[in-house]
Amino acid sequence: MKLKFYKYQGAGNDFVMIDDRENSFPISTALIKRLCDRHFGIGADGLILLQNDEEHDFRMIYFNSDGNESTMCGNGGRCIIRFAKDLDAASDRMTFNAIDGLHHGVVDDKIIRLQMIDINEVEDHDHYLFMNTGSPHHVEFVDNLTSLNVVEIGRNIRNGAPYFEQGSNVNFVQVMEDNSLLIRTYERGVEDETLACGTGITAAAISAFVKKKVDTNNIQVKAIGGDLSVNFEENNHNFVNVWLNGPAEKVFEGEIEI
Ligand SMILES: N[C@H](CCC[C@H](N)C(=O)O)C(=O)O
Repeated sequence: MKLKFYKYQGAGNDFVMIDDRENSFPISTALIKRLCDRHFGIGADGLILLQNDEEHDFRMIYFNSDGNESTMCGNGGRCIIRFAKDLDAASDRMTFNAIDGLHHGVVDDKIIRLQMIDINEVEDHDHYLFMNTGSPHHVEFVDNLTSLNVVEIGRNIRNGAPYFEQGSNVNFVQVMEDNSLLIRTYERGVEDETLACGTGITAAAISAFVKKKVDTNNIQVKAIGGDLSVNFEENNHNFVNVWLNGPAEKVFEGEIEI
């Protein structure tokens, strides 16, 4: 059976995108893992289904490259906004359902803007913060980001206390003089460092604001794969109107035997 697929990337976080409005994609962990495999398949950090939705423009279903369905993907959310527009399945402004609820999306020329969920619980521990921005995120501030062994240290944190099997994504963040952030992320379900992680970038921006390391609510964040920005409104550590903004584009499309 031939499967039509599209390949998109948002700041280097890359995804196999499937137009599944017919609801015919044969979901299986083994198939999704193979399609995401960078040697035996198409290669991606995850796979995303665009499905019909009764009330909104579409529904997003996200799977990590380990083949398992997972929680919200911020860069994947920005890629599906671009994908929906390219498919003429939505206009420049759209709403869609995802595992963490309703999202607004905006195509603003080359910049794709995704509204994230509200964040009302930020755990501020001694040497890290933890919050859920649609996916769980552990955030640490460091001053040696480029030389850090993100995979080894990130993997240990992801698997250790208090996360264990369910795990968490692990973000290392450095604050720059110009109030911008540098970030590197070990991603749960990819079980490796990715070139950008949208929900992680959101968590990093909010963490920097909570720790008063920046004095703005419109924060530039530089990931290895590209530059994004996060803006939000805050009152009493409740963060609303949270937007993740950055590039997202199609790389290629094709067919693959499954
Ligand atoms: N790996 C994450 C989901 C994807 C997050 C990332 N790709 C993003 O852009 O937010 C998890 O299982 O929690």
